[in-house]
Amino acid sequence: MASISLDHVSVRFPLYGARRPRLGAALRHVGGIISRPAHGPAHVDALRDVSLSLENGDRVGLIGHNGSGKSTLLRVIGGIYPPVSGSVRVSGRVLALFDPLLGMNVECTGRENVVLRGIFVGLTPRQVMAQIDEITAFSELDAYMDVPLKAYSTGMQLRLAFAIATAFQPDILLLDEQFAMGDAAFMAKAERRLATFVGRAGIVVQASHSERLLRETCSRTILLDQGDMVMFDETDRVFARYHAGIEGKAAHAD
Ligand SMILES: Nc1ncnc2c1ncn2[C@@H]1O[C@H](COP(=O)(O)OP(=O)(O)OP(=O)(O)O)[C@@H](O)[C@H]1O
Repeated sequence: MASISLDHVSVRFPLYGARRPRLGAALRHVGGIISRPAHGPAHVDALRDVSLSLENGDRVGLIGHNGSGKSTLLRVIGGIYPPVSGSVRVSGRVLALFDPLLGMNVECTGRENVVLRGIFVGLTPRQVMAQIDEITAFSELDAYMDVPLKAYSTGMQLRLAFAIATAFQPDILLLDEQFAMGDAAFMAKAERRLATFVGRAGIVVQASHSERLLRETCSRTILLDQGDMVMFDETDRVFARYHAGIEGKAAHAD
């Protein structure tokens, strides 16, 4: 059974070398709130005191202005960013489809990268070896599997990364809309595989600026604003609030 539980989670990034802002007031809803303590570096609060609980069957969208914390929330759930306070509990095999080339080495061949990246996404060497033919076939890179990755085009690298990352059906699927997957033909094939995953995964959390996509796939949506979870409710209601403008930030999580 898949489950995700965040209890009063905050994420803060130091901003070394940041200068005094000149447009602070004008940019009110873009980006997290920047603090400049008298001692120590400036920092941005990317997530502030977020609590939520997701269970099997949940299909949850994330919306908010640029820099509101959507990618940060996905990365906290995916175990990439540790919170500065609060706790994160995730149960189930997670597939995080962002930073596709993370963990791959351009000096190594495609085949070697299957092993490297496979272990990076949590597979055992035995699982990787059992899947290598399927990964090769899905990526359609047979002739290039023994060539170093630095000789691949970006799209070829993305094909391999996607084929490895999606070699196993996840319990929890985390999607960031910036994930690119190669040329049009491969994109169509990748989207079909993703659609199967979305249908079968226990929990799906998807960040997007596309209202159409979130209305189609997510029954509930989280509205983030400057690191605050402003609202977590049915997708229709959240978009109504988003379009009406974000006034007052009393979060009412489920
Ligand atoms: N590695 C980092 N170092 C410093 N600040 C960061 C880092 N990553 C994100 N931030 C800051 O955290 C805040 C939230 O960023 P995040 O990427 O989560 O926003 P987002 O909602 O996904 O934005 P977008 O819609 O533009 O993709 C922003 O103010 C951003 O500047």
